[in-house]
This record gives sequence, C-alpha cells and structure tokens, in this order.
Amino acid sequence: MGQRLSGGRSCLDVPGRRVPEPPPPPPPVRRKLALLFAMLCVWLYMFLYSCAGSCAAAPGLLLLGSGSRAAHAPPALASPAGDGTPSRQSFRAPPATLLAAGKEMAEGAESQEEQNPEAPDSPSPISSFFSGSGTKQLPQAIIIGVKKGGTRALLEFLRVHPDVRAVGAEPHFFDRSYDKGLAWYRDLMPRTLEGQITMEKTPSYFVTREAPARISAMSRDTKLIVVVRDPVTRAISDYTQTLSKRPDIPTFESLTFKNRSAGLVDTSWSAIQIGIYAKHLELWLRHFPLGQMLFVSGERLISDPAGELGRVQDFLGLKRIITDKHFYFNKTKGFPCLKKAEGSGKPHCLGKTKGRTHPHIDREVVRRLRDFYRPFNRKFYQMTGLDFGWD
Ligand SMILES: Nc1ncnc2c1ncn2[C@@H]1O[C@H](COP(=O)(O)OS(=O)(=O)O)[C@@H](OP(=O)(O)O)[C@H]1O
Repeated sequence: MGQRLSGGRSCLDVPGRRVPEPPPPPPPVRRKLALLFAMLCVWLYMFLYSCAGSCAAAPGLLLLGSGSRAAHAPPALASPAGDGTPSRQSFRAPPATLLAAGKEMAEGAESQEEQNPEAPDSPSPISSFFSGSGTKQLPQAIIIGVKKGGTRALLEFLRVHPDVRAVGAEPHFFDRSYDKGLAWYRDLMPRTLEGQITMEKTPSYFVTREAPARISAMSRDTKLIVVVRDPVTRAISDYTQTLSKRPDIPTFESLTFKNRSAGLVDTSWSAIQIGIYAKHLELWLRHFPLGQMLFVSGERLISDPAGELGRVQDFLGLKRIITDKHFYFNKTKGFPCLKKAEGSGKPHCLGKTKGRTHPHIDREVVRRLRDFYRPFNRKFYQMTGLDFGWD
C-alpha cells in the first residue's frame, strides 16, 4: 500500500512503492526568501547612500543615520545650473589691504594661523571611503574672524556635525589669493552631499577692507560668523603668539602706546586695531544685513561651548546635534575639549598653540586699554544688539 503524506489522495501515491526523497521547498517559500534577500540589498544600498555624507563628517559610525540634511539645508548657493558656479563672480583683483597694518616687527609672520594638528585636511578612513561622493561647493558659511577670538575651536567643534564639511587650513582666499579665482577657491573645499554645508575659517577677513564686497560678489547669501573676544585679552593673545615666534620683540606695554605718558594708544598696531570691532563691522554692514551675521562670544565658547554651538547650529539651519554631551573640560589644558573628534572618534583638545599662557601685562596699561576700547565696545553692542560684558 502506498504511504500518504497528507490526508488527500496524491498522484504520487503508487501502490507497492516507497515515497521518494522529500521535495524541495515549495515555490512560495523560495520566493519569500528571494524577496527578503532583495529587500536586504535595497536596505543596505540605501543605508550606505544616506550615510555617505554623514559618515564623512562624523566622528564614527555612532552618528550614522543622525543626519538632517534635507530638512536643514541652508539657502542654496549653487548656480542655477547646480554645478556650484556662483551667479556673481569677480576675478583678478589687486591684493587686499589689511586694515591692521604697522609695527612690522610685531606682525607679519603671525598673520597666518600656525599650522596645527587639529586642522587636518586628511579625511578619516570612513571619509576616504566616501571621498568620491558629492561635489565641491563654494562655502555657504564662513568664519570671518576675529584673529585669536576662538575661531579654530569653533570650527573644530562644528565639524563634529554630520552636515558640516569644512576645509582644515585657512584658505586666505579673500585677502591673499583672490586673483586665483573662485574655481581655485572651490577646489580647496571638501566634497559635500546635498544639504551639507561647506565652511571655512580665515580670521583676517574681518579686517580686510575688500573682503565684504568680494564675499558678497561670490554670494550675497553667505552666512558670516564672527567670534569676538574682549579686545584687550585678544590683543594680549595676539602679542603672545608673536612673542612665541620672536622672543626679541619689544614689550606689549611699549608697543601699545604712541606716547605712553600722554596715554596715546597706537591704533596702527594691528594687535590694537583688530579689536576696534565696531569700525570693522561698519564695512561689513554696507554689504550684508545684520541678520546674516552671527556674533559668537569667545568667552562663552570656553565657559559654555554647547550653548554657543546651539546658537551657531540654529543660525546655520542645522539640527542641534552638537550638545553638552560632546564636550568635557580638560583640567590639564584648562579648556573644553571634544569627547570624540571628527575623524578619529577619540578625545581631542586643541593643540599647544591654542590656550597659551599670556605674559603679565602692567595693570595700568590694561586699564588704559580698557578705557580706550570702552566707547568702541559700546558702539559694537549697540550695532549687534548684544552685550558681551567686556566692560
Ligand atoms: N576649547 C579651546 N581650546 C583651546 N583654546 C580655545 C578653546 N576655545 C577658545 N580658545 C581660545 O582660542 C584662542 C585662539 O583663537 P583662534 O583659534 O581664533 O586663533 S587664530 O587667530 O586662528 O590664530 C586661544 O587664545 P589663547 O588662549 O590666547 O592662546 C584660546 O583662548
């Protein structure tokens, strides 16, 4: 008698013969497996595609999928053609004029930020994996100043954001290399995906007479960030930097005055001139509305980095991803540091050239300088609508 596999009669039921090997899984099961496999492939592809930009900027895979690109895209800067060609271009210009000139001995070599290890252009392994994706865009946001304000700290902190891609070194395009043209400038930029913001920082732009018109010619929509710091401390910081390179320069006290007994401050010394923020800001306001500029407190960037970063992310139209969870206070360094740096994912403080010990400055000179800056500071508070509390 034939064996029955199921309750009903089967055409395989042959009387007197054994049932052959069990048949392969019925077609619906195989189809389901194939469908599952296909879905897995599609999901994997979408996952890799969506994280391409985020991974490239994020400290590690922990931030994957946290991107907010499309929802927080900045105003488009790209040309109507979408190839990043700016709508208004300006090529071949004479060299820019530094407003803050003079006292050559205590200037010059220090007009450029020292090469520092926290400003790598070399991408992380993940970034390298995705380096072929995206296109190079002109920056939509620039940290234009001020020198010694805390500009490197701000950029390094911002780079943690998956939607921010920034060039590591200072390009100095709008002050020193403008004649090289916008195509040259754009080529310095990292690749970005749609919705990611391209940024750079060059603090000397804030005191470069030609910079406002030139940036506006690139794009009137460029967002400008200025990190400001008490101009007296800033001047001492500036001097300290120069002193570290040229220990033979005159004292801060002697460089500060044209005539010390008369109390006449030397405004031609760049260390002094850069801190007259109201005067520089006037030039920018001829080309940009105030609302397109964000003033970051250099002091609060140290005391409350997450708070200042919150303001910056809002200004850039970014989701608030960088929070106090990203920072810790390093007692040895005496500054906030990143728990996970962009690229390495390891704890990271800024290098030795940031956070130097300042030399002692005669109290009377500091007092005179405070008196000198007070009216300019007040004007600056008035213009920006922000009281930085330096007086
Ligand atoms: N987190 C953190 N770590 C280290 N340093 C910090 C940080 N936040 C702000 N700062 C302050 O940044 C000052 C240097 O400013 P900049 O980066 O704008 O300098 S530069 O113009 O690019 O040379 C630097 O000035 P000095 O202290 O005078 O060296 C620092 O006070």
